Amino acid sequence: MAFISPILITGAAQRLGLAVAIDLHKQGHEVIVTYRSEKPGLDVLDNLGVTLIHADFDEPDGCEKLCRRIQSDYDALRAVIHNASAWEPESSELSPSLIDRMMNIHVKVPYHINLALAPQLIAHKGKCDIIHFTDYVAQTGSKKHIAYAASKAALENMTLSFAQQFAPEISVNNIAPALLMFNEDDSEEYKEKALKKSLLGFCPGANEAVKAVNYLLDTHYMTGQTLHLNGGRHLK
Ligand SMILES: NC(=O)C1=CN([C@@H]2O[C@H](COP(=O)(O)OP(=O)(O)OC[C@H]3O[C@@H](n4cnc5c(N)ncnc54)[C@H](OP(=O)(O)O)[C@@H]3O)[C@@H](O)[C@H]2O)C=CC1
Ligand SMILES: Nc1nc2c(c(=O)[nH]1)N=C([C@H](O)[C@@H](O)CO)CN2
Repeated sequence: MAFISPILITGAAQRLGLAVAIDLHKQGHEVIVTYRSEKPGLDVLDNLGVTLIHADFDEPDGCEKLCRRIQSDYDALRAVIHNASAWEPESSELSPSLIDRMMNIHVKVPYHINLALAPQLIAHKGKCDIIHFTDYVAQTGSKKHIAYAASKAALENMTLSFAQQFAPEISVNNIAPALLMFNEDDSEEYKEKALKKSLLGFCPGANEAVKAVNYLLDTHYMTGQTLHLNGGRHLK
């Protein structure tokens, strides 16, 4: 079944975003993916016919250029999924730019995209969604990822504000994962320690994020809410 308006996913050249983009395409959605650096997943998306737009949100005008491109090329959008993210710990140098980079990618970029593209979402004239990928640590903090956690908490708060601002036309919700996918450089010691943090004790993979996105795109009675994908970590 072909859908009318495309779905925009930021930072979807790999991992969770890539899995979501492929699934939505397979369902018949037109999908627009932003990417920063070249990844093998881009070839997969290109072969499927997914629209690929380069966007480096660390560039001063990266977000504005993306918004202008979408505004000029698309009359309507079915959904915007804010997936792009950088998971960076505080380092011994205590780089002052870390907090700026975290707030930029996790707060300023979603903020500006939501305000700029709300007219396209409303023009869809049907069920339309904004989905923010936040994180379990938005509620708990993280002693090793202070700036990251603070920026994800701000993103969760923006969900509440945008849900109020855009209702009833646009639904705005969070997906708050804890461990869904390991990174390639994760040691066995790290993996063992990370798995023990949740009640369910395993690393489920990207499909949990795919299912959560599909639920939010499908429900007609949820906004300003958070889907927690944490294996019971909050009860450990
Ligand atoms: N994976 C997990 O277990 C968990 C994930 N989450 C959240 O889920 C979402 C997806 O996670 P995951 O797939 O692991 O994400 P990744 O760490 O793979 O990041 C997704 C993409 O974001 C892009 N990105 C980062 N910074 C910028 C920037 N300044 N401009 C443009 N693009 C940028 C990266 O591009 P590049 O490759 O060029 O750097 C990357 O491809 C994220 O929001 C994450 O915080 C939360 C908790 C757990
Ligand atoms: N942008 C990213 N954010 C996060 C990642 C990641 O790989 N990229 N990974 C995690 C961890 O899985 C963490 O949840 C394990 O406790 C968190 N955020």
